[in-house]
Amino acid sequence: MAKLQVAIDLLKIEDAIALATKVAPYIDIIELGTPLIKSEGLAGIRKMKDAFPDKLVFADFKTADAGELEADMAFGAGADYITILGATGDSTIAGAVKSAKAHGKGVVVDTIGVKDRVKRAQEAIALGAEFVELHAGLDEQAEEGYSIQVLIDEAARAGVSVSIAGGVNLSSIKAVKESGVVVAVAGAAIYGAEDPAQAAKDLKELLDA
Ligand SMILES: O=C([C@H](O)CO)[C@H](O)[C@H](O)COP(=O)(O)O
Repeated sequence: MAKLQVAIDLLKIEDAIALATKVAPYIDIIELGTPLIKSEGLAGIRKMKDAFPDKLVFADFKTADAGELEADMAFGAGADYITILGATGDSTIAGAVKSAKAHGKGVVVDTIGVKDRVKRAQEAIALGAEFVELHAGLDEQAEEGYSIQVLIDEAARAGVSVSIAGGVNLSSIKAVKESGVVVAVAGAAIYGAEDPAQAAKDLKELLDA
């Protein structure tokens, strides 16, 4: 069964923990988004893990270099997952995988900026990533003509463990699930909802249906 990940793109850890408290019953993975990590640093990761020791905590570092060092930092602060950019070199992914193995944690490769996402996903899994995030970031989503369907189609033919991030919501999550993802990532559809707990509950029900 696919997991549900909430991507928290807020800037204060207190707000992020308050949101996570509301949605925790319906969520498997709590993501500290890149802006939140830049705002709150490693201490923010530690606070989130301390608040939710039974949840998987996902640190969206989007690391482009020094893979082993940055993975050591994230895992040392309590993260269960770190993201490494797929657009970077294999050695950065391999370094982070080395750290993940030492800590018993996982590397997720993020395909932002990658031209051939399916090919890079297959390469990243061969390098030891736990899964690959087929991802259209907030800026790409804002571009004219963007549709999550491209990620859904890629997930269906990837043949390796992938998640989808980039506009997962109540309208798209059924197709996201049917594409075979291991994780569906929802950010604005939850933190931007009038009732985040209800939104997370509805998404979880559709994912589990
Ligand atoms: O990873 C993200 C982005 O790069 C900013 O950190 C988002 O959290 C991710 O795209 C999911 O968010 P939504 O598209 O709002 O669901």
